[in-house]
Amino acid sequence: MAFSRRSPVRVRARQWLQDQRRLLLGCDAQSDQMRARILRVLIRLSPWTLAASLVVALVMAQVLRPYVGMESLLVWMVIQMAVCAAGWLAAWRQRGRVLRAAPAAMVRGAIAQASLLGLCWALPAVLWFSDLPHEPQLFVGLITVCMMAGGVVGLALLAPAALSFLVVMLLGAQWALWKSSLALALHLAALNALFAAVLMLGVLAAAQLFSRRLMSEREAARQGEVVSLLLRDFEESSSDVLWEIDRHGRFVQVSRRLATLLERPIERLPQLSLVQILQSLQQEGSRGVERLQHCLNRGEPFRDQVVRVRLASGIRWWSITAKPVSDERGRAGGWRGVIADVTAERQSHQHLAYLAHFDSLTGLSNRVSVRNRLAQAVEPGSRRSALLCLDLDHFKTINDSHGHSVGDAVLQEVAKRLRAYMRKSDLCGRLGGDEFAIVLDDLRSDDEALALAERLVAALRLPHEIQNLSLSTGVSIGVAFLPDHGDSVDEALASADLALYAAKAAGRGRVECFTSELGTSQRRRMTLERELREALARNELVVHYQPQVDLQTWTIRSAEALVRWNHPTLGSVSPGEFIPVAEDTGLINNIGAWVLAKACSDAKHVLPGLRIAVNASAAQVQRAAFVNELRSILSRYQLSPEWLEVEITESLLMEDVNSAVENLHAIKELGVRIALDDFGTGYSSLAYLRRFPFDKLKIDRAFIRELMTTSDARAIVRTILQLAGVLGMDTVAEGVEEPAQLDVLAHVGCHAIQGFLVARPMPAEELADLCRRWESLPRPESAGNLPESVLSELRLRP
Ligand SMILES: Nc1nc2c(ncn2[C@@H]2O[C@H](COP(=O)(O)O[C@H]3[C@@H](O)[C@H](n4cnc5c(=O)[nH]c(N)nc54)O[C@@H]3COP(=O)(O)O)[C@@H](O)[C@H]2O)c(=O)[nH]1
Repeated sequence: MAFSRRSPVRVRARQWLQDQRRLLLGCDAQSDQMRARILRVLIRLSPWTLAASLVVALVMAQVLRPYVGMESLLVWMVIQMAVCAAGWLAAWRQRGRVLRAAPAAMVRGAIAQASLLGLCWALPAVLWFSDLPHEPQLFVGLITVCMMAGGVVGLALLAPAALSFLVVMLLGAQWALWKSSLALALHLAALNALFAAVLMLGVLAAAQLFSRRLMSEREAARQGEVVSLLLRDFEESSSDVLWEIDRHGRFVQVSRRLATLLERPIERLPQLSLVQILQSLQQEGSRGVERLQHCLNRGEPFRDQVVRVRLASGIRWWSITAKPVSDERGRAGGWRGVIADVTAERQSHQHLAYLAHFDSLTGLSNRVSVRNRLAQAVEPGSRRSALLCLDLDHFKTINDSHGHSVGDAVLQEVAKRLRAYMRKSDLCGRLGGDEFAIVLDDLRSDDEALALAERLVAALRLPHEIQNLSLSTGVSIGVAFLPDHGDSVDEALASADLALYAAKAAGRGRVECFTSELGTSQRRRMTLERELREALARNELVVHYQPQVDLQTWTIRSAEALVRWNHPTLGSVSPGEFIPVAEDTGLINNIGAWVLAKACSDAKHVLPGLRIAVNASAAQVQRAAFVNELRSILSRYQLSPEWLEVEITESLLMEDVNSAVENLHAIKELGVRIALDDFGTGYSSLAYLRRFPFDKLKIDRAFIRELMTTSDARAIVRTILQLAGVLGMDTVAEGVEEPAQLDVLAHVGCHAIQGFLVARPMPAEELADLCRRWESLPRPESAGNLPESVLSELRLRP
C-alpha cells in the first residue's frame, strides 16, 4: 500500500496554519473580507477592553505606590495610556463605517498593538515582582494571571494577536519568578506555563471555529449569488414568473415579467396584494382564488393551485406554487413562489377529456358516453328507457363513389338532423362509422320511442345537399326497451342491434322492435356474419358438383358448382343460409370470385369435358368489374369459355335491368353461356326472356316437386318448355327425386335433369369417378305407365 496516513491532529494543525496564513498574508478579496469581519468585532470591543485595562493599571499603580518609585510608576502609566490611546484612536477612525475589507497590514498592526499591550502588562512583574513583599507580590501575580486570561479572551478572534499577547506576558511572568527568591517559584512557573498552554489551546480552538464559520458564511454568500443568478436566468428563460409577498400579502421585489403577467404597472405592484389582484382577474364562476387564500391561511407550502383568470389576451389558467418564508428571527415573514401559465396544458387536457366523451366529427356523444348512459339505464330500479340503434342505408356507396370528405359531411348533416329531434334528457351518440345510438330516458310509453324513431326515418329520408350533390341515405332503426330487453349494457346493445338487423333484412328504411324470437334467429345470423368473414382465409369453403344428365342420351353433360361451408363448431352450414348473409354484407364478391376460380380450375383439371354451371348472385353480376374478373379467371386456368355457364336468378333483372343486361351481353360475348335459375318464381319472367337471350332455363324444383300432384305445376312446366322451345333455349329441371318425375320430364321433352334421383352434390374427384363409371350404371327404373290425365295436361300445344 503506498498511501501515507496522517494523524487527524496533524491534518487539523495544517489546516489551521493554512487558514492563519491566509488571514495574515492573503491578498485576495475574500481574505480582505475575512479580516474585516474579525477586526470589526475587535474594534467594537476595544474601547471597553482598553478602558478596563487602564482602570486595572490605575488600581495597580495605587497598590504599588508604597513599594515602587514614583517615576517608575509614572513612566509605566504613561506607556499604558499611550497604548490605550493608540487603540482608541484606531477605533475612533472606524466610527460610523462598516469595515468591509481589511488589508493584511491592518491585522499586523493589531498584532503589534496586542504585543505592546502584553509587554505593558508584563512590565510590573519583570521590573518590580522580585523586590516586593509577599502581599503585593501576590497582588501582582494575580493581576498578571488575570490579565493573561482576560487579554486572550478579548483577542481570541484574532489568534496571532492573542498568542503574541499571551507569549509576551508568559515570558514576563516566568522571568519574574525566576528572579524571585520564592521557594515555590519553580512550581508556580510550571503551573503558569500549563495555564498559558491551556489558554493557547483555547485560542487555537476558538480561532479555528471562527474561521470555519467565516468560511461557511462566505460559501453561503457565494451560493446565494449563484442562486440569484440562476433565478434571474430562470425568470428570463422560463414561462414561470417568480413572486414574493410580505406577511400582509403585498408584493416585495417585483419583476417586470410579474407586472406584465398581472397586467399592472410595475411601480404600483408593491402597494398591491397578490390575492386582491387575482380576485380582480378571476374568471366568473372559478373558485381558484378562494382555494389559494385557504392555502395561504394555513401557512403551509402548497403546489399547483390553479386559478382561472380573464386577461386582455383571453382566458388563461395559472398554476400557483409557494412556500412560506421566515424573517431573521424565524417569524413567518410572507410567501415566495411561482406563477406558471398552464393554459396550453389545460386546453390539451380539456381537448382530451372532450375526445374521451364526444365524437370529434359530429360533436355527438361517443360510444363511451353512450355506454355510460346505458349503464345507468340498466341499473335496477331505473325508469323505463329506450335504446335506438341507427344505421345509415347505402352510406358505403356514398363514401365509395364520392370520397370520404363527402361521407364525413353526410355524417355531420345526419347528426344535425338527429339533434333537432332530441329532448334535453335524451342522449344521441355516434358509435362509429355510420352507426348512431339514441338513449331516451323516462319514457311515458313505448309508443313515444317508436313514434320518434318513425319521425327520424322520415327526416333522414330527405336528401342531403352537399357540395352541389343531392345525396340520399335513409336509415334503419332497431329499438330495444330497458330494462326488459337487457339487464347489462352489452345485452341492451345486442338487443337493439338484432332489431336493427331485422329492420335491414326487412328492406331497410324502417323501424323494428326487439322480440325474443328475433333474438334467436338474428343471433345466428350475426354469428354467421362474423364467422363468414374469416371462412375463406381459414379454408373452410369447398365446392361440390351435382351432375346434370341429358335425358335423350342419358349422359352427364354438365354439372352445377355448389359451395359448401364446413365450420369447425357450427358444422356444415347450408349455402341457402349463408349466401344471403354474404350478399347482405358484400362478402359475396370475394366468395363468388373464389367459387368461380375453383370451378374453372376443376373444370380444366378434374372434370374435363363437363360444362360447369356456377351460381352468380345479382350483386356480383351488377358490378362493372365482374366481366373482367371472369375473363382473367378463364385465362388464368386456360379454360375455354364454352365449358363455363353462369347461373343467374331473376332477381338480378328485377333490380337494375339496364346495367345487368349490359353485363350479361358482355359475358355472352366472352363465349360463356348463361342460364336463368329458378325460372318461373319471379313476376315478369316472360318479359325478361324477351329482353335477353338466355342459353338455358332451369325449371324451379318447386314445380318439379308438385309435378305429379298439382295440375298448376304441370301447366307451368308445360309453358316453360314451350317457351324455351320457341326461344331456342335448353331446359333443365332441378330437384328431380322420383322416377315418375323423370318419366314425365322425358315424355314432355325436357333436355336435362338434375336431382337426388341421379346424384347428390359431391366433390369434383367423386364426380370424375362417377363419370368414368357412368356407362356401367343402370338408368333409374321407370315408374310405369303415366296416368292419361297427367299426360293430357302435359301434351304440348302447337
Ligand atoms: N350465389 C351463389 N349461390 C350458391 C352457390 N352455391 C349454392 N348456391 C345457392 O345456395 C342455395 C342452396 O344451395 P344448396 O343447399 O347447395 O342446394 C342445391 C342443391 O343441393 C339442391 N338440390 C339439388 N337437387 C335436389 C333435389 O333433388 N332435392 C332437393 N330438395 N334439393 C336439391 O338445390 C340447390 C341448387 O339449387 P339451384 O342453385 O337453384 O339450382 C341455392 O339457391 C344455390 O343456388 C354459389 O357458389 N354462389
